[in-house]
Amino acid sequence: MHIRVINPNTTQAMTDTIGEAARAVASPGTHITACQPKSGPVSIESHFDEAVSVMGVIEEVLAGEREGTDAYIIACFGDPGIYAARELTRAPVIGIAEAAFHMASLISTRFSIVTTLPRTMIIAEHLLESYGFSHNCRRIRAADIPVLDLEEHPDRALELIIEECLRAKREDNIGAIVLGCGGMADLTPKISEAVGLPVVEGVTAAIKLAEAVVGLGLGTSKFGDLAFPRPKPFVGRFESYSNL
Ligand SMILES: NC(=O)NC1=NC(=O)NC1=O
Repeated sequence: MHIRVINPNTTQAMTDTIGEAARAVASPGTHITACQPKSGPVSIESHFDEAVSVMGVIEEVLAGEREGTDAYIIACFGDPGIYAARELTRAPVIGIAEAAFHMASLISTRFSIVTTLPRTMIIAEHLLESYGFSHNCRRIRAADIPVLDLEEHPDRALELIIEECLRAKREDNIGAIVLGCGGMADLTPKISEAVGLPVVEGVTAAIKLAEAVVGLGLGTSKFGDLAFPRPKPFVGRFESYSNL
């Protein structure tokens, strides 16, 4: 099986972190390709960053289709472009937020999310609502760290994330923590040991869910709204999307 793990931002160090975490849990026989767009934001921390990153996600899915891919992971906690990506392939496309919510709901009745900057909390809130997990999440918290601090100041970032996770454990009456950033993919063991709660991380959850979906012979339904887009002309910079 070939899984294409897409880091929607353009920071190679984070793509490497994500790819390493994915390979650590992949089953024998699962080949992981970790990739990122050629253009776009170095980190995704706002609605604007996310909107721009979607074009890169689409490019990476189209590249995956040309190369042959059994499943795609969108490795940013906003799951940017997930429905557009699903329209472009018969393979499953799994976002790390959706994967983490499902996984956490299987092991706890209530979880809290610890993400990066406070301004990204609304993005997680919107996803909880759209995926139907609002009831399962007690609180969305932020460690108040820029995304790239996870690569550039990892020790301080880890310290702040653990502090916020400990506050969640004390105050939120939860059974699990969900890590709210693809860049946290390598931190699960350290956080779990420090906090003493099950820690669910979206990249690794998505890899195992992708293996399960493909293993069952399932993929993105092409009936209804996730059918391939109707062929039509695109003009200007998107002309290459004409009659896909
Ligand atoms: N909430 C987040 O930190 N989202 C993210 N921004 C990125 O660049 N990658 C993420 O996972």
